[in-house]
Amino acid sequence: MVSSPYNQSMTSTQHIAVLGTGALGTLIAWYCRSQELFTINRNQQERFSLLEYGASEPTLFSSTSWQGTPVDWLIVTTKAASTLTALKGIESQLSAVKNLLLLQNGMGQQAEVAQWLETQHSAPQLWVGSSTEGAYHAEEGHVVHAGKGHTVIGPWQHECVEQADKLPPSMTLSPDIHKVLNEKLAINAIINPLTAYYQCYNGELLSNADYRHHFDTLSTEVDELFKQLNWNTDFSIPQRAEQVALATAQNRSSTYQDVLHRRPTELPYICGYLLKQAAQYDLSAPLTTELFTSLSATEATWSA
Ligand SMILES: NC(=O)C1=CN([C@@H]2O[C@H](COP(=O)(O)OP(=O)(O)OC[C@H]3O[C@@H](n4cnc5c(N)ncnc54)[C@H](OP(=O)(O)O)[C@@H]3O)[C@@H](O)[C@H]2O)C=CC1
Ligand SMILES: CC(C)(CO)C(=O)C(=O)O
Repeated sequence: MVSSPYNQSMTSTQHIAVLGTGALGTLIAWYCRSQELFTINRNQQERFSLLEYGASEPTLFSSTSWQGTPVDWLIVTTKAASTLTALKGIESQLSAVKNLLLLQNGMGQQAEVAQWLETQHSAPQLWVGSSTEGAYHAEEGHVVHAGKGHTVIGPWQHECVEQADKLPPSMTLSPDIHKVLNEKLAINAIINPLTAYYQCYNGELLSNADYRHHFDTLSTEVDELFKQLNWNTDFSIPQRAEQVALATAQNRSSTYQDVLHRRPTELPYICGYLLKQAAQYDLSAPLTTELFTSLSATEATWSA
């Protein structure tokens, strides 16, 4: 039974800290700006600038660098691979956190954090979430809220409760967050490696005949893997992947953007995670393996 976030009055101000104020973190901080807002970042940034969805001028807002005062929510918006390192950086202050929310793409980091929290004396309640919001850093320095989406969250381990009045602003409670994360993983496991491999926009996966062939093969492979793993989705994976590629046709996927900027991708937490799950049950996913191996080799040359 989840207790803490629902016991407060609806009018009370929440104390919220955001760890990792990149594109998504800045957007989440902006949503939380009317609460008691704290941020944690490596350069002590306390002033932020966000171009609201549809606006022509960026909005400025500020936060206070978190020093360990009690917070209702600590929201982690680093990339998946940085999660544990970032949390270990504030380990001595974790006892001041009531609810810890991991809001990232990818899978695997949540279980790593859950395991690590077991070693802590006073661990917060772990929450996980998934967002369809779109935000990016503009060259001018501000963050652009480029696509309006939804952010759903749920407790990692405990049963969900109906009443959800004290979640952070802009977030809603999912009755089955694990399913939501799996569903997001399925789509990311198709669009992200292929767009990074072909260095193409999402929509080109459908419009280019060669890419389309691989798109169909990978969609079928991921769909079959999910069925073999008994991971249910509320939709047909190939159909939804096509819908998402169409709806985001003009976008570069986050993985393709990482490749363009030679930043570590989140593929270990997408394809890598899927392959680890498959290996546990002796299942194969040849195209996923091929793409992951090839893209990991490319990544390795950047740091060489
Ligand atoms: N951007 C979007 O529209 C969406 C993103 N997501 C997911 O959200 C997550 C974040 O993405 P995004 O915001 O785009 O990524 P960014 O790279 O813009 O932001 C990540 C931030 O984490 C910070 N960080 C990394 N390590 C640490 C650390 N040890 N301590 C403190 N801060 C740290 C980085 O700081 P520094 O600059 O110092 O390295 C950076 O500001 C990803 O999992 C992404 O897939 C999900 C939906 C939408
Ligand atoms: C859904 C998709 C593929 C949209 O680009 C995405 O989540 C990403 O780029 O990481």
